[in-house]
Amino acid sequence: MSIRIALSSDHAAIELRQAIARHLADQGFDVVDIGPTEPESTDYPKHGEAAARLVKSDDCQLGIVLCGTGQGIMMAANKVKGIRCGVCADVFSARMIRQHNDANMLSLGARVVGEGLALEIVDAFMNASFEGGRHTVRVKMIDALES
Ligand SMILES: O=C(CO)[C@H](O)[C@H](O)COP(=O)(O)O
Repeated sequence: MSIRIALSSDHAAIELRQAIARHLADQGFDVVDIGPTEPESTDYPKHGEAAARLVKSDDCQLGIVLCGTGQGIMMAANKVKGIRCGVCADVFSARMIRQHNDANMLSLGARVVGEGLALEIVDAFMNASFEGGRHTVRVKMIDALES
């Protein structure tokens, strides 16, 4: 079964989000792009929450969210219990948030990274997997902070 991945953004990142959606679909991922598609100004918390709820509900296994910096939408996504979302502006961090932090969501800043780097970051995130071992207890400690 192919991995289902939730995508959302605010107005600042529509084009980059759509480029990422095409890139992932070309690789055979099942992309759930929940928009928005109109360029009008919109509030990133609701879009971060919507993608995070798809991941939390297991409708999607992973999520990618974007805003201007990637910071605000990441903060919103992380308020949903069970979500571990990191902002990445480099390939190494994108790999490590999967390998060490078992991140289930990635956040990108469309005003920070260009499309070429963003697609490399997405590939690093998608191709990495959690290493377990000593990292398991640490991720459980993060999750315990939610209860
Ligand atoms: O990066 C963001 C949140 O972290 C937003 O995309 C940004 O704040 C939107 O700004 P503006 O309303 O001026 O387009």
